[in-house]
Amino acid sequence: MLLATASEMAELDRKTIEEIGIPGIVLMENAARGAAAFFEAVIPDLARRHIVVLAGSGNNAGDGFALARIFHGKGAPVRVVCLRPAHRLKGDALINYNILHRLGIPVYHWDEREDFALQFAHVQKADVILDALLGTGLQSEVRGLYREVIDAVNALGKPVLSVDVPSGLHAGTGRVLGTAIKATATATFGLLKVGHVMGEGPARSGRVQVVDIGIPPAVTASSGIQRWLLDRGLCSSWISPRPADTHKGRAGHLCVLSGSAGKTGAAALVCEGALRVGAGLVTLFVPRSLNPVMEVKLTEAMTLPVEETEAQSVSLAARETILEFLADKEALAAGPGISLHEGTQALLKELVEKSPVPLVLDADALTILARDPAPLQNASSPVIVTPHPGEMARLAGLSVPQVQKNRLDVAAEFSRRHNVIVVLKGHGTLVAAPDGRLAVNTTGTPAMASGGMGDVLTGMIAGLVVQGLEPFRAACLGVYLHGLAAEEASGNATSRGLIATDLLPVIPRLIGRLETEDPGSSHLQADDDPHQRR
Ligand SMILES: NC(=O)C1=CN([C@@H]2O[C@H](COP(=O)(O)OP(=O)(O)OC[C@H]3O[C@@H](n4cnc5c(N)ncnc54)[C@H](O)[C@@H]3O)[C@@H](O)[C@H]2O)[C@H](O)CC1
Ligand SMILES: [K+]
Repeated sequence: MLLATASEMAELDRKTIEEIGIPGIVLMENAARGAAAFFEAVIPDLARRHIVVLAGSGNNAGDGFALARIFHGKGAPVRVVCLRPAHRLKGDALINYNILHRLGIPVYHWDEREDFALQFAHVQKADVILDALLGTGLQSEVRGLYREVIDAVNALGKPVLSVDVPSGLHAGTGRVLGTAIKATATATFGLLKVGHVMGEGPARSGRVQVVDIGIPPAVTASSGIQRWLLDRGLCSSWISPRPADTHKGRAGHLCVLSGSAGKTGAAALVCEGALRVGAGLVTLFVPRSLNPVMEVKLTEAMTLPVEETEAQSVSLAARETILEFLADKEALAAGPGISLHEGTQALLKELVEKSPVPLVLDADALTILARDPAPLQNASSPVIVTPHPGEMARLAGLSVPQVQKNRLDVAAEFSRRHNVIVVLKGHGTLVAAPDGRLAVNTTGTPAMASGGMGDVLTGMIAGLVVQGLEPFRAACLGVYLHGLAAEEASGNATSRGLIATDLLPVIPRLIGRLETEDPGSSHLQADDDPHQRR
């Protein structure tokens, strides 16, 4: 499902109105009718409740006025409280406002000189509040009366239904500008907005439904928006069942550079993650003295013992062997548990520059590249990096809060600048490609906060790359399946005690289901918390 910013959505509205000729008032009516149907599904006896519509002065208020008319028509006691004087209304919002008067629907204009408590009494009397204060037109911090009203509404604890976006939530980022409505549910128009799925958006928006307001699909298709919510429909469209006559030689051969003394588990998890998504063959480069350990630990993956440092990590002296071996393989996953030994650092940097096959880099590899990112620029093959926020901060020269506040921009900017695909892990993992493509993941659980989870992900992504999946899609699908496997393995209930190896046996079943699914069938299951939707 596509994700839009406020300005992209405004541009789609403009094209539909000006170039296609569908009047704005028609879009507004479609928006209000779609929202009304969704709100009635959220609160079944809504048309029998006392409803207050809180309105501002823009088209978001216009949607709210139309909703007031619709619920009045269904017999609901409706009143409208408008925080701006009537002379500030214009266009389609004014048309809908004037209709309210002709139908005798009470409209109160909030007079700032009057007592707050007196005016708020109208809101307090309601069973349900419809929030049509601010939509995609939000421009600055919410202050003054708007702020007071929003805070007072949140304190009431009554059901709040938001029109398009919870007022105060920035549609392009999911940031709260000063304050924002905490909605029970939100009906949004045309496309889902970035703000519904990023930052504080999921917590503020409640259940989200995308309402079709009549923007022609061709207009959306020509928008050039390259940002997606990684949902089931999208992921299943990227993967299909293998032909019956497939053999392991056609399913790709992954090489893995992982592990050192004390970190052999990381190497095993990378290898097994790759095998579980269907990599045909996996070979692990292993420090010579650790080979006996890895031979016991790994059954299906092969090992290639190579030169080691005195710290039992792979050394620079192994470079010829490794580069030669890589020549006819499909990808290299490198980093987890390789150590920060000088010799290993030198090897890693050389492999990043010279690898003849795509690379998936994680953990120690990212620490090494944060100290010296030049090899990324000089890489001769596509690179995927999979940092957690701490690693992203080091790579980008920022603090962790700076990364977390700005996840989308930081990932996109690093991707573009260093020409690498970035998988920024954390709640709502992001995948950014240098050409501007960006995806936000929907799967995962807090139970994933345990050692080794990232190693499995590295293996899964690399294992998809060797099977020929384009690197951005491989990263997206790996992230999606990884989160789904964790949900499945933790039974969706427990929030602790899940370990990385628990994910492995459930992966094949999940892929099997995804492969055989009709992508069209689940595209529009869009009426829930975006982070709960698959
Ligand atoms: N025909 C269409 O274009 C459709 C639009 N729809 C709805 O319209 C809103 C977007 O409307 P817009 O008029 O651009 O903006 P808003 O109503 O969200 O608000 C603008 C209004 O608010 C003032 N303002 C901005 N920031 C603040 C602030 N921090 N504090 C107070 N006031 C602020 C600003 O000056 C304007 O006066 C969209 O969300 C949809 O709900 C429908 O989709 C139908 C098609
Ligand atoms: K709103």
